[in-house]
Amino acid sequence: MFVLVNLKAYPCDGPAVARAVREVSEESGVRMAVAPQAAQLETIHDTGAETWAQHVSPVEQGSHTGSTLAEAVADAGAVGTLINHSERRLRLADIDGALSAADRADLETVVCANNPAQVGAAAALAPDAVAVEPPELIGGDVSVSTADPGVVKDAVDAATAVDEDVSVFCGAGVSTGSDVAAAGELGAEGVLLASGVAKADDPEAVLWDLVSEI
Ligand SMILES: O=C(CO)COP(=O)(O)O
Repeated sequence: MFVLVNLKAYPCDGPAVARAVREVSEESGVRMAVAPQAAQLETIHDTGAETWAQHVSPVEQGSHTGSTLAEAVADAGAVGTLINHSERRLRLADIDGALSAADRADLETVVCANNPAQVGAAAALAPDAVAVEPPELIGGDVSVSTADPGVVKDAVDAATAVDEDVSVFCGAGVSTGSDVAAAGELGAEGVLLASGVAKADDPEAVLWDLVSEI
């Protein structure tokens, strides 16, 4: 199971969360990573935590002001990137372009999708993983693996039907160890979460709970 903590644009102490992620990951043996704001990638990488980008632009080096260049993200220490997050949607051609950019920079890729049909379409572009995140459950208190287990199962089926090598993650409302365990039972190989950690009074305690049933 892979636990990927997306800090979005929350006003949290990113380096403190990253240090806790590194410690919990090292001590539990569970793979965990942090996806901070692009401007914080190097700072987060310096904590020793596995570091991911929240987005890369579908561009090559050149005249692209305001872009998030995959090579720059990798130079800052990221080893992977989200693409097409629900809060950073891309057109199909741009998802494909962002995947090419990530490949060029040797970044692992997770393409996000709203539902199983989009998961199937995303899997056809051959990312390393797809993540199903129903937008209506994002930021809520009830985990996708509890509120809508069928969507996770259907996402696994949809991805497998297209490409068995594409892993399936799920996210939205995940905040406890039993949410993570339920996701695993449904066939997910990773979870994406944000508010459960970024808005917690004690992020480290939440991180320990997240890995408690793996
Ligand atoms: O969008 C998400 C992770 O990328 C999920 O967010 P929440 O964990 O806040 O529901």
